[in-house]
Amino acid sequence: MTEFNQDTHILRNFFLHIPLFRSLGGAPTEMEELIRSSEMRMIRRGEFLFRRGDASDRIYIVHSGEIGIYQGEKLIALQRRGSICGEVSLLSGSGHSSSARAMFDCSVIVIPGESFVRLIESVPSVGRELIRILSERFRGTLDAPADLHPGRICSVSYPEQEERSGRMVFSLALAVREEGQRVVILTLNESSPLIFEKDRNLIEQLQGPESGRSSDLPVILNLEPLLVDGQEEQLRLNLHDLLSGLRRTFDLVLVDLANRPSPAAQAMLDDADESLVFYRKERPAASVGRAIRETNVDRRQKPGELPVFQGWRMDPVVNGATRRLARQLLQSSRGLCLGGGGARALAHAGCLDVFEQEGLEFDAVSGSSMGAVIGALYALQLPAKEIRKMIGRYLFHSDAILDKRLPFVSFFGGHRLADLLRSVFRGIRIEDMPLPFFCNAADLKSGQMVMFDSGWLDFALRCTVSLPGIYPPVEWNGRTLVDGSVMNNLPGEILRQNGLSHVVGINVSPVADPLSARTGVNRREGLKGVYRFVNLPPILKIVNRSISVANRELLKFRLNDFDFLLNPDVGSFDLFDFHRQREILHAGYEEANRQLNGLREALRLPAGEQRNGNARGSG
Ligand SMILES: Nc1ncnc2c1ncn2[C@@H]1O[C@@H]2COP(=O)(O)O[C@H]2[C@H]1O
Repeated sequence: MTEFNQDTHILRNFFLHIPLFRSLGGAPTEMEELIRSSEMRMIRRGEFLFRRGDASDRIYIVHSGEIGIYQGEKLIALQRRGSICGEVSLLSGSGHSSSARAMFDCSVIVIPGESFVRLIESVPSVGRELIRILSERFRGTLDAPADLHPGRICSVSYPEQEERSGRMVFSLALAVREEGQRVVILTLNESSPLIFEKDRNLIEQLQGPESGRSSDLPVILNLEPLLVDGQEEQLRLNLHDLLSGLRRTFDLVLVDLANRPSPAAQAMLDDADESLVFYRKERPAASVGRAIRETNVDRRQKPGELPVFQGWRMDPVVNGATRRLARQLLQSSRGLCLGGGGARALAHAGCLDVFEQEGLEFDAVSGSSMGAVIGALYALQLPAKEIRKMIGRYLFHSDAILDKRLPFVSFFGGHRLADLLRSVFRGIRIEDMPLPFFCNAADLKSGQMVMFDSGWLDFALRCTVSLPGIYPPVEWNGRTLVDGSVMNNLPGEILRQNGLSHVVGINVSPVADPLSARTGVNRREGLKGVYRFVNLPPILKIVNRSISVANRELLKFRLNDFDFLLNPDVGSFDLFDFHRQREILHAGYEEANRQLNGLREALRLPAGEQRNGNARGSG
């Protein structure tokens, strides 16, 4: 957690605009005291604000970003701008009832418990508002499940280009409709092309030549003419009711905010579950909500060059990034976790092929060992065919990655593998990848798992593939890192922790192996057997077998991390069967085809939905 200087002006402005402290506008002394005792803090994505059971002497108010409230690994609530957090522990004198963790980079305001309690005692309206908030939360836990999932409200702004904000909102709305959800656009943006008479044909343009049936259009409510000077306060009061009503009818309410501050815009921000701020050049300062950088990735790539993306690419036409963002807003995002297994991990590529044919997209990827290498290619949004080509050409070429050496530390030197990973993934940082990506390693010194979610991709992959005994460990920052599969070969929980609603895993470790594996040389194979003995001596088979058996048993404890698990039939292949690419790929292909209906059901997709000519390329 890093601190930055508090800014009195920002704090005062913020407090005046959140329901809990709004009434302090009429109590200047208490407001000053509150500002004096408050402190603003930044929390990095994934960092814990506090953990369940911790004692507390303070409360937190979310200033920007999103804090996830967790019971164990289950995400039970999201706290957004203006939400109070940690009050149960303070007021009841017990430990925190849940853990709180940053879903994105966040800023929170920390208020010492003593000051907060003093404030409640001296300003009754703050106490009343607190009771209302707590009652609403309590009510939320009592309501029928259907009522627990009302539509969500999302505000969008693009301070650098107001006109573009209208286009963003429109393409997001189209993506939401593609997901089969109901959406309405409210616009306060006078520059929005959606509300210009002269741009009547814009909608057809935006949708592209093939679509454009007017019945497919999202509902657009233009509130801009109501922003008459002097009547904004009245509008603010009415907007709250309007939004509550729309929430019940639509799955998503998208609000295009004008950039000029107005009470109406503020009312929208107060009610929004999520606020997106797009930018191209400068990350908005004192950001209200989640900043998303728009980049242009149309740049032609040279042959063999991997695309490097640095943010969302948003077009009026719905593309992959828009769909992913829409799924995040709808809380229906999907994560894919690819397990390790040496050559067996090729089966992942077969599954990816089927997913692509079926138009099934994932929004984030995690992986271990070779599963992470294939996952990285997917997270870079390479088409399945390209992934297969790269695997065939370099990544799974045993000569290229199995450089023998005197086996003191490990059987293979790992230099060729490191060079290869560097040449393929050079210059790519994990945080710049188009899909969020995670891969793990195990630190032999501390016995803890290390999860890479930022930094150089080739380095993270080099760590995650360093199977003990096969490749040397990587010494880094006082740690000794080996293949993450030693601790968790299918790291799906990290996807849930990062807010992905559905998690699908592909396990390529044999789940059952009735045949006992041979670990020595088969004399009947004669000369061929001797050749294999020299090339793949029993030590490798023993390591291979031990890892497979350990992974099989560890997986039994991990099943709850997944909504759906695919298990390609790869029991008859070993870690080094790189020469059997075709058969292994086929096993993945078969399994994905076999499980399609179940997978669709787990992801709550209509059966065969995207087969009807709506196959999507990666985007
Ligand atoms: N269902 C919920 N909805 C919103 N916030 C919650 C919910 N449950 C717990 N919290 C918050 O999570 C915090 C966990 O620590 P506390 O128990 O101190 O206070 C809790 C509340 O601030």
